[in-house]
Amino acid sequence: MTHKTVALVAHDHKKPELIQWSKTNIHKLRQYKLVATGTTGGLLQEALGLPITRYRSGPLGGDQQIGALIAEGKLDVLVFFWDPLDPAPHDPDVKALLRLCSVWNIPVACNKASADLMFNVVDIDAPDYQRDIPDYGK
Ligand SMILES: O=C(CO)COP(=O)(O)O
Repeated sequence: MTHKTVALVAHDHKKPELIQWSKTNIHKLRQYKLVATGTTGGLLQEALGLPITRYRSGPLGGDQQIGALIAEGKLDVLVFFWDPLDPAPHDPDVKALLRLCSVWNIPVACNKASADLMFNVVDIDAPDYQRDIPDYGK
């Protein structure tokens, strides 16, 4: 177990894909502290049997809570299978979360191919892996 924290989030139609991907990558995921939005986290806990810190459901503020982790420097990776075909009532929160990933240079995977690359090509625990943390001077 490292000190690195990975957030896992999926919209409803994408949850089966995230669960399948997480099962396939459980040997990697078990190395990290895992956090998730409410419903995603519950399903993943059941599917993986790993401890997961669960925040509120997305529409009730879960995306914002994960965004707060980013702003506090407490998140290293976001895997967020958002649904491009189904409008969400909390779309502004989704956009805000993705925006903070760009603000703070957080690796974010929005689909399986990106998640595969992120977890199978780069080892975020390797000594030579370094994520630049932007210095905004405040
Ligand atoms: O809506 C979400 C992300 O925007 C995810 O929330 P749930 O995991 O509670 O479904």
